[in-house]
Amino acid sequence: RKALRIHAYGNDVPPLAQSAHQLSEAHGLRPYLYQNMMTAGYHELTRVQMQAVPALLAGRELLACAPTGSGKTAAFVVPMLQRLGSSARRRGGGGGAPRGPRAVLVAPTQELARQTHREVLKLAAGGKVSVALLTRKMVTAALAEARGGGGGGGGGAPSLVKYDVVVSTPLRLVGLVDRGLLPLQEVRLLVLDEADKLLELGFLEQVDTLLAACSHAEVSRALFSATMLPAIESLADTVLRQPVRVVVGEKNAAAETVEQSLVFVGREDGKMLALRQMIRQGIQPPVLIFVQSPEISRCSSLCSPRRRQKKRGGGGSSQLPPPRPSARALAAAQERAVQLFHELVLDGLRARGMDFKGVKLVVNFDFPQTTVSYIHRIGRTGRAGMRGKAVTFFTEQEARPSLRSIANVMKASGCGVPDWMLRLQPMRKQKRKAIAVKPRSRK
Ligand SMILES: Nc1ncnc2c1ncn2[C@@H]1O[C@H](COP(=O)(O)OP(=O)(O)OP(=O)(O)O)[C@@H](O)[C@H]1O
Repeated sequence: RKALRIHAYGNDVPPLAQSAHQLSEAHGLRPYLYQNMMTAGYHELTRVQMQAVPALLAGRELLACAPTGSGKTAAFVVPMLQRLGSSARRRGGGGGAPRGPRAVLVAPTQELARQTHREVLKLAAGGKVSVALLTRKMVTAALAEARGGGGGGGGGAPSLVKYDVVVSTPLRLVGLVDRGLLPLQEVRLLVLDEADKLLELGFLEQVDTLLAACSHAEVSRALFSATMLPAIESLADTVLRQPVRVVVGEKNAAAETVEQSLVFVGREDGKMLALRQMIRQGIQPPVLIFVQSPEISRCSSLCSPRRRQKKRGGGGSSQLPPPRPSARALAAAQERAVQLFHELVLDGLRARGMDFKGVKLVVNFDFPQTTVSYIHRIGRTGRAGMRGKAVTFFTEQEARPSLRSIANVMKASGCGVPDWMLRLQPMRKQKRKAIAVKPRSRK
């Protein structure tokens, strides 16, 4: 553990398993699961998996904090599938009618729930575990079914209670639980992914309902995130029974595989110039760009920098200076770069946990307002051991509240930052005003 910088706390922490093979030897991994791990390329386990999987297999409660892109999803999916085993028993094999799911995976956004569902399906292939992603359509169908008087053996909507695993956002689950349509008393594993977000005010009440509804004496709860602030950690402590706590590397740190840099852009309009400059110098798609809010107009103004460039030239391409061959070549290259540019303009919450494949560069077009949001945003690159880059633009005004703390995150992960940034006086945080969609100079 020391060599791998895996910090584990708690009583009788189970020993590490470093590979799928070792896991199989020590825990008799089900053949289909072992096979699926091999197919997925999970021969070696990631550091969080090494400790979290044995802990969850032992039925322990767990609080795990590990960097973005470090395989936390499989860290709970693998032990969950192993623990569930064959569901043949439940489907008329002598266990009686199903009485609701035996595992529930909760994520803060529907996008993330969908991604987690895909990971479960991938690792569950060939097994007999049934998995449902709770969609709006399913909820509507369950409500209609309930109105039509369909009674499941366990009292819930029959179409839902048959699943072994349910993946969902909290609100959808609670909607069904509150109406008695999805009983959770059979749940043996409840996972809160992005737990610090789920324990924040906006979600807390719903999560509380779910914790209470998973009332089986043998239920174990597992909380995963790349960030865990002390207040949230204390809250987690009040929920979990003698948990194993796992921290991989430094707590609340950026992934070491991301090369981070800050770019001062002067004023708001400097951002587009800086972005264009980056494209001109050559970028490797796909690229993710983060803005402060998901306003469509702000996104679309970012999506066609070339068009805006023409407009600034006076309206039409004829008014642009005549291109010299090198300029034309540059323009063509720039056009190609723009076409190749896979823009996904996101706000922080929707990006949390998303595993966009092969993102080489993250641009924080608008400065993140907290270090937590910074860590999650830049964590969309440098995943699964790959390397990535993150460039953060800042103006004097918007960076002031969190520049020092973000500079500290950068320093902690070995990136160079000027000393003056680390010496900035801490400021009382103020809610930043909405950023104007159009720079003032172009009204
Ligand atoms: N043992 C493994 N070996 C190789 N790749 C793995 C392994 N486990 C997971 N991965 C891959 O690592 C990538 C990141 O995994 P995952 O999305 O679970 O990260 P995460 O830790 O949940 O990140 P975040 O904190 O951003 O949510 C995925 O593409 C996944 O397929």
